[in-house]
Formats: sequence, C-alpha cells, structure tokens
Amino acid sequence: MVIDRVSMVYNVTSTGGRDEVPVPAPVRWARRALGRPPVVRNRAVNDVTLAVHQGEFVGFIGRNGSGKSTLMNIVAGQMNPTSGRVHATDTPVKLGVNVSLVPALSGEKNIRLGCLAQGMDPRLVDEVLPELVEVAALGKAIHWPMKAYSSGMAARLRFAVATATDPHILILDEALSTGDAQFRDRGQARMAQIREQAGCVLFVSHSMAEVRQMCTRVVWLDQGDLVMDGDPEHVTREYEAFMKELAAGNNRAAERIKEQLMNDLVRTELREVHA
Ligand SMILES: Nc1ncnc2c1ncn2[C@@H]1O[C@H](COP(=O)(O)OP(=O)(O)OP(=O)(O)O)[C@@H](O)[C@H]1O
Repeated sequence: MVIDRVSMVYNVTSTGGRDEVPVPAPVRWARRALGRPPVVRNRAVNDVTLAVHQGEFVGFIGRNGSGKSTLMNIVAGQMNPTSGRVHATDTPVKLGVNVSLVPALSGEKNIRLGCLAQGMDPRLVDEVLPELVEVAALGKAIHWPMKAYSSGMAARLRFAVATATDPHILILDEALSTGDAQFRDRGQARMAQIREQAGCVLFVSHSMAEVRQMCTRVVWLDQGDLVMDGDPEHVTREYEAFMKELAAGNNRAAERIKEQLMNDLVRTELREVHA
C-alpha cells in the first residue's frame, strides 16, 4: 500500500487567534455577508508519503492532534484527502467501522452477523466461530446482548469480528489499549497471525511499550508532518526525548529535536531518490 503525498486541510469555525490561517478572502467575505462565523484552515496531515509492505506492522505515534486518526480515516476510505492519494491492493479494514453490530443481539450472534456482512460463507462462519469467540474472550457474556457490554467488552467483540476475514490491511486506532491484559495478549496473538498471513497492520497508539513490543516499524507524526519513520526502538526513543522536553516546558529544545529529525528524513529521501 502506498500513501502518496497525502494532505488534509479542515476548514473549521474559529473565534479567532493570531496564528490562525484564514481561508481565502472571497470565502471570508461571503461568510461575513451571510452572517456566518469565521472559518480558519487547519492542516491536519501535511504531504505524507509512505509505502507499507506486506507483513509489516506499522505503529503510528504522535501527540494529540498530530493527524494519526485523520490519516487512518483517509487510508480506510472514510474521508477524501484534500490532495494526494492512497493506493492499496485490497480494501483496508478499520476496526469497528466497517462492521455495524446490533446492540440487541448477543455477542455470538453479532460475530456471526459481522462475518456474514463481510461476505464470509455461512459454512465457514460455523467453522471459525469458536475461534473468534475465544479471541473476544468474553466468557459467558458472549451470550448477553451487546448493549449490556462495557466499552472494553464491546471493543473486544469488534476486534474479533474485524479480524475474522483475515483482512489484508487492518487499521487499529487504539483498539487494544481499551482491553485488559488478558485481552491484549489474545489480541496481539491474533494480530501476529494476521501479519504472518501476509497482511499488514497499521496501529495507532500512545503506549510506547505496546508499540515497541508489537511493531516492526514506527511512524511519528507531529502537527501533520512526518517526523520519523523507522526502527521502533529508535523512533520511540527520539519521541520520548521530544515529549520530555515539551513536558519540561523546553519548547525550543523540542522543536530542535523535531527539526533535526525532519532534516535527516529529507536527506535520507534525497539519497534514496539519487540511488
Ligand atoms: N472533523 C474535524 N474538523 C476539523 N478539524 C478536525 C476534525 N477532525 C480532526 N481535526 C483536526 O485535525 C488535527 C488532527 O486530528 P487527529 O484526530 O487526526 O489527530 P490524532 O493524532 O489522531 O490525535 P489524538 O492522539 O488526540 O487522537 C487536529 O488539529 C484536529 O483539531
């Protein structure tokens, strides 16, 4: 899958601020004339290019509002980017979105329904059902209506359904973190299985431990920019150093870390182009 120079700019109503980027003048005038609130431009993803290969487990990290979810929504086809394109060999499945579950039905019935909705043969559904019930690890609650589930329990169910068809490209936006330790273990085992079956997983997380443990590669986004892309240990270490400076109020030092890494990234890309 290739994310090719993807950018996303949201127009958002704002009461104003000095460093806001205004929309073009004619739009401003028209809104003023119509008595609508002013709108500013918010760049959520900034010209991001990435190639993700089969079998890769790519972690996406970055502070709040850095563009991770926006990028995942674009990859999942839920949102069109302002510019750029995503080329994928198969439809990416974003956990919990591509399958609509029914609150009044039991967990087991929902798994069955979710599998059928994803085009699975009914005989195959019977075959895989016990395994998926085990992945969800809901115990007796698997027979309860889904509306009686906690948010973590519902997340487990969605996870089991989303991974049922061995999606080629699976997108997880913080899904595992909502579960407890037992679910995380099972969830990780299931994702390792997906990866082995030559799919790839895109995984958004704020947990560096989880990212280091599970990912084969990590992408760091900040304010929509691609800051780093590489080895999980290396990227998470630099990210932690950046966050530490921010937490200590050393914004300049944090910016310097980011600038240096972005320059390194440009140099690497240039070397690759010339190679
Ligand atoms: N529907 C929307 N309309 C306008 N702006 C949006 C919208 N959704 C997100 N944004 C903006 O886009 C930027 C990126 O948001 P996004 O949710 O992609 O970040 P994130 O990295 O996933 O953050 P988090 O770690 O907090 O989940 C933010 O500045 C946010 O304010």
